[in-house]
Amino acid sequence: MKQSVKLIVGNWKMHGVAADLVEARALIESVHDVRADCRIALCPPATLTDRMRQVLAGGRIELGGQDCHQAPSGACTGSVSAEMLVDAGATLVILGHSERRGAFGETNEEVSAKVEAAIAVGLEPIVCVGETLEQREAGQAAAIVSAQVEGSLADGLSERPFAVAYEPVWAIGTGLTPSLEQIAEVHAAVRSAMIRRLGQAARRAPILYGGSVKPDNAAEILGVSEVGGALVGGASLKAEDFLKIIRAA
Ligand SMILES: O=C(CO)COP(=O)(O)O
Repeated sequence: MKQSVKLIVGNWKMHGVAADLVEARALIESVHDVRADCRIALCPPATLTDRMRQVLAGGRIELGGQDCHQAPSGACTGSVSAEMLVDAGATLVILGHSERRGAFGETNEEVSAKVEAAIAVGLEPIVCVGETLEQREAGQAAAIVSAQVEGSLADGLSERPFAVAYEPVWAIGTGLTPSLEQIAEVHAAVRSAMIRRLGQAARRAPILYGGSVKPDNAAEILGVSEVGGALVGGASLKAEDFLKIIRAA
């Protein structure tokens, strides 16, 4: 089954204070005339989630978190639970981003546990995978990414909405992107791994591409087979740029 409705997600990462909500407001005002068959979400830092909920209220832009802890509550200083994200208004959550796998040593097992925690409270997980430049140069991109998919997805996903995001580590924030053929090849491998892990139910989940998606490359990337949307970092911080990417969908 072909995924027709694209999902365009903005990951603000550790950018944004209350004053930056003006960008979210600008985006809301301009998305009214964008064709309806595309989903749009913004994932601000946790401190802005509740305030962004108020800004987005009643509109078509969905709200997500950037991570959650795998435990429902407890002695976990500095962490945010899945339930807390829901409480603040989120309906989605990015999990296993390479910046967390890298800087915080998150393993596939931990990501899978976070996925379970997220779906337990009704959050839609966006599970990130991606190879390093070294792994790509060694010809291991598809194998690495497939193993991450199989290790990070959780059983419960076969009955829940979710997405996988393919983000080559070397393409994040660098202005570099894989060729369209390389994107198609890895997305096909991701789809196969999803089906191996979860069965045919995994056919309906979109596979997003992320890593230096910009207004000038979004249309061609979103046109690649099995690219069901985009996970956008830097270009989601400016309403004008993010809107251009949304229009490309
Ligand atoms: O990591 C990303 C989104 O999660 C991609 O970031 P950039 O779009 O800034 O490369």
